[in-house]
Amino acid sequence: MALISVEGLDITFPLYHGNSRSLKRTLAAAVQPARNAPSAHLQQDARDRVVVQVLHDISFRLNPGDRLGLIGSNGAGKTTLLRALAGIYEPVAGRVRVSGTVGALLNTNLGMNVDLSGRENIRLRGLFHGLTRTRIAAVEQDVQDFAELGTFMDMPVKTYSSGMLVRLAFGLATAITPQILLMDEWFLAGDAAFMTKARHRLEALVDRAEILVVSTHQPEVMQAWCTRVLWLDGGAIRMDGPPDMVLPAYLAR
Ligand SMILES: Nc1ncnc2c1ncn2[C@@H]1O[C@H](COP(=O)(O)OP(=O)(O)OP(=O)(O)O)[C@@H](O)[C@H]1O
Repeated sequence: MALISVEGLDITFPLYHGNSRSLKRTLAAAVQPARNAPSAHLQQDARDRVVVQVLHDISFRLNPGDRLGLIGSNGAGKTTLLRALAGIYEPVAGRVRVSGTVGALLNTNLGMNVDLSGRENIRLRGLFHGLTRTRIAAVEQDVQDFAELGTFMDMPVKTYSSGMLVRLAFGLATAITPQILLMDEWFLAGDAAFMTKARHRLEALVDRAEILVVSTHQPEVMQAWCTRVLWLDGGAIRMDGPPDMVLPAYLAR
């Protein structure tokens, strides 16, 4: 059974070694958020490094059927939280427990080897997921039909245009249904023709996944897809509840 449990999660990034006050002041000014764009906080850690605190004391639990939307201003910590759930970032404090197969639609290159062809990347991903030969062949055909790459399917990915890369990455990421789907809003943007085609595929995937965590600035996506919304503000939880409660408060801020 899929499960996500986050308890007291803190994430910080070291910025530099040393203790120069003026450098610290300069950095503080540089990372100070503009008005209405709350962001990370500078601190000094036990090893005297200046660190930027991006997430602080985040706790929540998700069970099968839960569809969580992350909302918040630029720099609030949404992408960082998704990356922590995907295991890309380790907690500095607290605990992240994720059980179930995870599909992360976070950026196009994630897990893609640019020296291999599109077809080889698909096969590798299939093997990584433990799929049978027959299943891998079906995924290959599915992605090929969706991405419409023609002969580029057998060319190294590094020769692709950015649009081709998006189509391959999106097709591949949505071909294998995970129990837990993590999605950054980047995947909800794209040219109109691509999005019409992509949206159906994405919605079918969202329906099949047991748990969804999606970050977006689009309230209508939250309304349509989510059962719960976590409003992040300056790296902390400002509000956690059903979309009907959190979205109006967020939009009226
Ligand atoms: N590796 C890093 N080193 C230092 N600071 C970082 C690092 N990654 C993120 N940050 C900072 O952490 C804060 C949160 O970033 P994050 O990308 O999680 O925000 P977000 O809510 O996804 O923003 P957006 O809506 O603009 O995508 C920002 O202030 C960002 O500059």
